[in-house]
Amino acid sequence: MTGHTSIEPTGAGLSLHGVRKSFGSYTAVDDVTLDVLQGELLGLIGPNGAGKTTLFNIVTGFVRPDVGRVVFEGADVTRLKPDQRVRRGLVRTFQKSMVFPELSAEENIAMAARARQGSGYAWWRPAERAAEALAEGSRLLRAIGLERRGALPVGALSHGEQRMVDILVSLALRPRLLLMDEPTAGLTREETARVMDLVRAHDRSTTVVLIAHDLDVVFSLCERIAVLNLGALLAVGSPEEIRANPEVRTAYLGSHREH
Ligand SMILES: Nc1ncnc2c1ncn2[C@@H]1O[C@H](COP(=O)(O)OP(=O)(O)OP(=O)(O)O)[C@@H](O)[C@H]1O
Repeated sequence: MTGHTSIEPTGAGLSLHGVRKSFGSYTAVDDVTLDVLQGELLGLIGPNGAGKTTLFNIVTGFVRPDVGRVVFEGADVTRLKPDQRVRRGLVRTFQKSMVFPELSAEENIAMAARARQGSGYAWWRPAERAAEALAEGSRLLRAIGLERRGALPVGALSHGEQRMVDILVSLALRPRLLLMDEPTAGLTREETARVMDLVRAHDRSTTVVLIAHDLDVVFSLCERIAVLNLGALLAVGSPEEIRANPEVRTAYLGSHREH
């Protein structure tokens, strides 16, 4: 499997076409062409500094590529601002928590649910709107087993619980594409599996791209894996194909011994 595919018509939720980004003389992302299929869970791996986060920033619109195009569900979004992309359902989680620590988990999630309801909802029915948002919060908290912690300020929760609330907030936005940057750092294996099960169960049509340094997590959960090395796409394929790929082995052994 290679990423060299034309834009239309594919089942791609997200397509990157010849994307390149340099910082000064350093090319952080180098001519990346990749299709992420609608509804798939794709792992994005690569040694430190491979360009994973920069690629996410290009997809979300925080970084403008020097060359190339970003196509989201058939529409060229390369020139759209980050907030315009969020409105189309392109959502990312961050390495660092983005929730309001003084508010409860329920309130944080309900705020995200209300943001998603947007102005299309009838403005004269605020109580109904708020009730729906709170119900969504309770449902998500129950699904992850945090319902008894939902009323506490997020700042009072454990690190793992806070990470889970982060993910629930992003799910409440009902993403079409969810970019997850180290979402499970600091979680146990069991918590990680629970979180990723929920992400998949929430909406099977949501496309998910997952960056994780824990390769066991990526290899056990992802349907396909894309490997970046020195900004370039080294390989894309099933976990078995990636595991057997000698170039991938060399890239990891050469620059990142602990993986
Ligand atoms: N705004 C910037 N200005 C200058 N250099 C940058 C900038 N952003 C990223 N880089 C450089 O681009 C390269 C790729 O960084 P990036 O964070 O995308 O890699 P990564 O694969 O996410 O790494 P890690 O796994 O360590 O998070 C690095 O060498 C980094 O120093």
